[in-house]
Amino acid sequence: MSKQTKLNIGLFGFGVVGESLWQVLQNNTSLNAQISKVCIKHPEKERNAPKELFTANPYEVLSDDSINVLVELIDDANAAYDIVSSALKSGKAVVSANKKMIAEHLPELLALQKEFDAPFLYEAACCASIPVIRNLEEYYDNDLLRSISGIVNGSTNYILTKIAEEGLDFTQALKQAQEKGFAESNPTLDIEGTDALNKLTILLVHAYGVVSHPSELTYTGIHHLEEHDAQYAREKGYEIKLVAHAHKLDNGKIAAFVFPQFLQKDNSLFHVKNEYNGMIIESGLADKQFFNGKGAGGFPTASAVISDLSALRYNYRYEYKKLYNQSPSKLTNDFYLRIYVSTGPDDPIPANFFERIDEWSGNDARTYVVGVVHFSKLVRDTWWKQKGTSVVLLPDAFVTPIVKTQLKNIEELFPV
Ligand SMILES: NC(=O)C1=CN([C@@H]2O[C@H](COP(=O)(O)OP(=O)(O)OC[C@H]3O[C@@H](n4cnc5c(N)ncnc54)[C@H](OP(=O)(O)O)[C@@H]3O)[C@@H](O)[C@H]2O)C=CC1
Ligand SMILES: N[C@@H](CC=O)C(=O)O
Repeated sequence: MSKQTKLNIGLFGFGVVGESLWQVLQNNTSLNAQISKVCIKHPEKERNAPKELFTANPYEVLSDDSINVLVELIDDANAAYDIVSSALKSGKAVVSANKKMIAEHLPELLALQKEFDAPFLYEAACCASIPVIRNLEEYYDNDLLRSISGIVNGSTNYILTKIAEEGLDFTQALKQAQEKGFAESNPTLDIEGTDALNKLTILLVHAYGVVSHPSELTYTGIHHLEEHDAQYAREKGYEIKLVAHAHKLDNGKIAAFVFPQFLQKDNSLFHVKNEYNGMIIESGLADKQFFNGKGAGGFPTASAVISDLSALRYNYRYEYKKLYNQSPSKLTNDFYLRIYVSTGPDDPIPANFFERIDEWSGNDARTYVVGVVHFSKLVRDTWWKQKGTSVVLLPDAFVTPIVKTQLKNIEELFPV
C-alpha cells in the first residue's frame, strides 16, 4: 500500500470500540482514511451515524473491492474468525481487537498471513492503548527477554480497585465496568481470567515465539476471591491484582500463567488502578521497564486501532521474528511457585499438595496456607478451582531451587 493510498475501511461492529473509532475518524484528516461501510448484527438498533452506512450483510463489505482495509471490532469470536479469514484470503489488510478470536486461532491466522501475504495487525487486542505487541515484536528482538508480567485486563483491575478503595461490592463494581464499556459483552471472560489468558497467548508469540492455545495454559480469575483474602492483603500491606506472567527460566523454557497476585509497593503494578493496565518487561541488559496506560474503553482502544491503520501506510506487518527468525521457546510446567491457598471447612487442601509450608492459619470457618507448590500440581489438579477456594500468588512467586530440608508436612499441621 503506498503512502498516498486512501484507506477505504469496511468496519465490522459499531459497539463501544467501533463507534469510538468512527467518531475519531470523523475528525481526523491526517490519516486519509474513511469508513465507507459498517456491518452490524442488529439493523434495528438506533445508531449515532448515517443510516446508509450500515448493513447486516457481511458480504456487502467482504466482496466490495473498493474496500482495502477491514477493521474487525465485534464481540463474537467465531463470526470474527470467519470475517477475518475471508478478508485475508481476498488480500485485504485487516486490523482487529479481538483477542479471543486471535488467541484461539493463532496457527490458522499465521498460516493465512503467510499464504495470502496480507497484513494483519491487532495492537488493540492486548492492553488496549499500550503499544506492547509492537514493542515485544520489534524492540526486544535481540535483547535477552527475561520476563513479561502485567495487568492485562482493565475490568478486573477496575473491580478490584473499586472494592478496595471505595468499598463497592463485587456486583456493583462489575456493573460500573460494564456501563463504562470496559467489560466484555460476556463479562465472565474478564472475571474468570479468560480474557487475560487470551492476551497472554498472543503476547507469548511476540515475546518468545511460542504458539500455544489458551487451553494449554493454567489460569484463574478474581471470581473466587473473598473478604478473607482481602483482609490478608490489608494486614500485609499488599494489593491484589490479576497478573499474567511469562518468564524465561534458566533452562530457556517459558513459565506462563495468569493468577491473582499479592503485590508489594515496590512493584510498579501495585500502583496501577482502575481500568489501567501495566506491563513490566524485564530484559537481561536493560533490567525492568514499565509500561502503563488505559487497558479498556472505547477511545483508548480506538487509539491502538488508529495506530495500526497508520502503520499500514508504511506497510508494517508483524514478522513474528522470534517464531520464524530465532529458535522459538517452549512452555514448561516444571517450576515452583510460592502461593497462598484459602479454603472453607469442607474443602481440605490435599495432602502432599505443598512442597513446603511457610505460614498457615485456621479456624472453623476458614484455613489458609502459604507455601511452595510444584506448578505441575496446579496444572493437574482441579480442586483449587472450585468456589470457596482461592489461590493467590505471593509477591515473589518464583522459588528456585526449593530447599527440601525446610519442608513441613501438611498432615503435621492439620492432623485428621
Ligand atoms: N471494550 C473494550 O475496552 C475493548 C474491547 N476489545 C475487543 O473489541 C471487540 C469489540 O468490543 P466492544 O466494542 O466493547 O463490543 P460491543 O459489545 O460494544 O459491540 C460489539 C459490536 O459487534 C457487533 N456484532 C456482533 N456480532 C456481529 C456479527 N456477526 N456481524 C457484525 N457485527 C456483529 C454488534 O452489533 P450490534 O450493534 O448490531 O449488536 C456490536 O456493534 C471485542 O472483540 C472486544 O474483545 C478490545 C480491547 C478493549
Ligand atoms: N474487557 C477487556 C477490554 C479490553 O481488552 C478488559 O477489561 O481489559
